[in-house]
Amino acid sequence: MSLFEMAKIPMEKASKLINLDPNAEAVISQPERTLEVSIPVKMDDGHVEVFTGYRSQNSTVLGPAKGGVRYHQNVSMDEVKTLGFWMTTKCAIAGLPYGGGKGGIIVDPRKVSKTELEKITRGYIDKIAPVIGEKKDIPAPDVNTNAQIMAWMCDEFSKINCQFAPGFITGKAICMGGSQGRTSATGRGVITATLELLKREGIKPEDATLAIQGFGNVGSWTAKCAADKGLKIVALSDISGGIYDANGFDPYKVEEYAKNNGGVIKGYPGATPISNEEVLEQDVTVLIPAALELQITAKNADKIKAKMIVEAANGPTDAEADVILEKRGIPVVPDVLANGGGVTVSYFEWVQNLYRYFWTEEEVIDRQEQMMVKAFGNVYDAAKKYNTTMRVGAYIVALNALVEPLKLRGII
Ligand SMILES: NC(=O)c1ccc[n+]([C@@H]2O[C@H](COP(=O)([O-])OP(=O)(O)OC[C@H]3O[C@@H](n4cnc5c(N)ncnc54)[C@H](O)[C@@H]3O)[C@@H](O)[C@H]2O)c1
Ligand SMILES: N[C@@H](CCC(=O)O)C(=O)O
Repeated sequence: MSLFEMAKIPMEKASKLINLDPNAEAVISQPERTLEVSIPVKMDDGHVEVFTGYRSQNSTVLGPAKGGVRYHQNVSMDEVKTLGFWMTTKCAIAGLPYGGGKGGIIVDPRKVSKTELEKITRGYIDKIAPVIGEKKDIPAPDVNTNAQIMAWMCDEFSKINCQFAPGFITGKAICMGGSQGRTSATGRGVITATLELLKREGIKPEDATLAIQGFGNVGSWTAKCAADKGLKIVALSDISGGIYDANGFDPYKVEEYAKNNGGVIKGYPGATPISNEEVLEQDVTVLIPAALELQITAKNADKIKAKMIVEAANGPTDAEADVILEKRGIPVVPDVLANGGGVTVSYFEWVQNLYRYFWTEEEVIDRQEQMMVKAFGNVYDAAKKYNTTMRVGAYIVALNALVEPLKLRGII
């Protein structure tokens, strides 16, 4: 089964529970537009390498397509289509005036120089320029992309259009028109969702322990926001492996260590080294996968000892594992809800760009929290009402938001 087919399973379950018009399901089941591009780049040694890039515009029913761009050696059209589908669902749940989309380039950024990375980035924007724009499709960061890459994209797109249009892309540095609180937004939202779940499960934050897989933008900010709220993090990991400390980590210190250690947390002083698998199997209150998709599968779902899971990454749990976790009564806050803080503050950035009027960090944090608490409540209540999981509850909320505009537009 492709990732895209697997991703649609909870939507199909939700669709049955609410007796969704089959025409709506048929429309939502396919991306509106997909694009594959070739990006020829003159490498530092003079030879030309042709990179493959994608953009999938899953839906523009609720507004322009919106979603990040991933740089990774395993990027594929299937993955980009799936991530775009999750963006449509995520934006609908968060109540944003956006559809969903996603992009990606097949490249391992660690294996190219900075000059080559800039050329690949500019080449990608040159190729997808006709289909993106602040009212068409708005890219943002994802795995292995950051504010520097957004700045190159912004600069290239501005040159192509002979005008500075910062609202065409989000996740920019503040000096490029970015928003206060965007870098930390996804992690902050993950912790808001975690606290909402702990509250409903009757667990005090000071009694909770956390294991977090991944220490990039999302994982490190999740850890820092957790520590700021008094939650104890006992296990962390990144691509180099895992670390454990029963007394809890100070993620600010771990981050400082990683900066001086080639960007990885391996070897953190005083911590017990553990494997990535062991991080997922820790006996903790909350497990937070914040790396890549398909980390919790039929192979390890039975070994999960966490009382609950909050998905910071997109698609970390596969369909078989989902069934196992449901049977075991382990609540899962799904990705399309838990990591919606990132795109929510991207939306704030876009609004600020369109108005050229900027908000304080407090305003951003306050508004993000209000929207996340509301979205969490909607999903939780839908799951309770239909006696289903929060993942299916999330799709019920999203489908309910999408069906009316589909009818009014005359699409169904
Ligand atoms: N950046 C955003 O705004 C944003 C928002 C919502 C969701 N997400 C999702 O969150 C996830 C992480 O994104 P990010 O922006 O933090 O990416 P990133 O590139 O900043 O970090 C990825 C992290 O995962 C680690 N990693 C990779 N493979 C691993 C493995 N097998 N085991 C443990 N760690 C591993 C890397 O070492 C790195 O620490 C992705 O699923 C992404 O789609 C990102
Ligand atoms: N890539 C992020 C952020 C998208 C955005 O800000 O548009 C996500 O998966 O949600």
